[in-house]
Amino acid sequence: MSSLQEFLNTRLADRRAQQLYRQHKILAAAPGPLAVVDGRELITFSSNDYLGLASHPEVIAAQQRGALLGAGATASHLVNGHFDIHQQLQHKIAEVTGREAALLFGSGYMANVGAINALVGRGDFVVQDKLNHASLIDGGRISGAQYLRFAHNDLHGLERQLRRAREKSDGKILLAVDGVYSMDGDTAHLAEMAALCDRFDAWLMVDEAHGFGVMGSDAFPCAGSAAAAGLDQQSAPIVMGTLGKAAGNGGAFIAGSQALIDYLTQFARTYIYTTGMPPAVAAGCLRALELMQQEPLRETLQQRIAYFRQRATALALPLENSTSAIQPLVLGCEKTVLGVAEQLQQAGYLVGAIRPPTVPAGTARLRITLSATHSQAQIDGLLQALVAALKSSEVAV
Ligand SMILES: Cc1ncc(COP(=O)(O)O)c(C=O)c1O
Repeated sequence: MSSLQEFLNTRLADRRAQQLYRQHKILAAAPGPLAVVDGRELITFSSNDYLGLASHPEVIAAQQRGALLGAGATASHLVNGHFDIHQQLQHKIAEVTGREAALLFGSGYMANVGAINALVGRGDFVVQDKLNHASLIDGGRISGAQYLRFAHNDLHGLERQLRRAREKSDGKILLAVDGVYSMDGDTAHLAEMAALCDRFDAWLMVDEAHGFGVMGSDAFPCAGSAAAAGLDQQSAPIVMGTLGKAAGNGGAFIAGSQALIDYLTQFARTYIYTTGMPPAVAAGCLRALELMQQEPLRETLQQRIAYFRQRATALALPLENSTSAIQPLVLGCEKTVLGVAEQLQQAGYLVGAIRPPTVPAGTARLRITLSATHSQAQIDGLLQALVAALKSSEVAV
């Protein structure tokens, strides 16, 4: 039997050898779209601050005023940590998402794990897309429900799994999917999925981490991908959204019927047994959501996405089928991805180098994310640097 130290050293050495070792990039500040790393200002294309709200002066001012309520919540929401500002934020989220009510969580990870575990357990089924975010996967695994997966966005595969689950049980079936896939940027086929849920009497849960604030319907333009697909509370009854991405802050929520929110308040362990969201964060988020509802932020983001895709296509870069703010370039080899990201950093651009196990083996990629704060000139600069880095790494474009 190896000692703890031997075990740790072996696993860490393996990670390094496979080019999969993860390291922090230490930021001194990030006034979007910049990030200060090692005393150098870089233009970041790796943040999820899609609307630039993380450094919006009005959000920061609201958060500073919110800190006067208390730097921390001082207890869990159900004990002594639920302030009026949390109530206001929950009402605002319900309004933005077009749902009856909403409940705040410490993070999207906690919201997904807590909601899935409160809703299904032993004897039930949870059905998931293979490319779902780790928090949905972990939530499903921990729940004890039978876990069925289908190939990414494969509606036939999903139908087979739903039929299989329904044939085995007349109990609960939860279908959980990312609305927008975090590493691919494409969207789930939500309208068809909702129809299948209807047919097999399953419940649809949509993770709006990357859809909330960015897309929606005419009536609810910031609500996310489910609204964009025409789904209302009846057809997409469980919506999870994060406040750490387009809202530029931290925390998350589940939105849905009043009964769902009442139920999760009673049964979601990751809501009950943890300290409440700091009131200052709630105050910052509230202002961010008010700003999010106003144009031209979303419109500018859509223009930047379209511009990036048009320019990248002209340069014959291998784009994926994504119209969201996430624009990956799948290069395959971990070492190449690391090398290109490093060259981009030297040229002044920060881009995520995403490798397994975050993405499937053989699909290492650069994850380029766009923001309303990017200028067209910054996008041009990135693409120029990218073409040069790919050429010097002998990647054919
Ligand atoms: C699709 C998806 N779901 C959930 C999460 C977790 O959200 P949070 O960062 O708030 O924990 C993330 C990102 O981190 C994500 O990309």
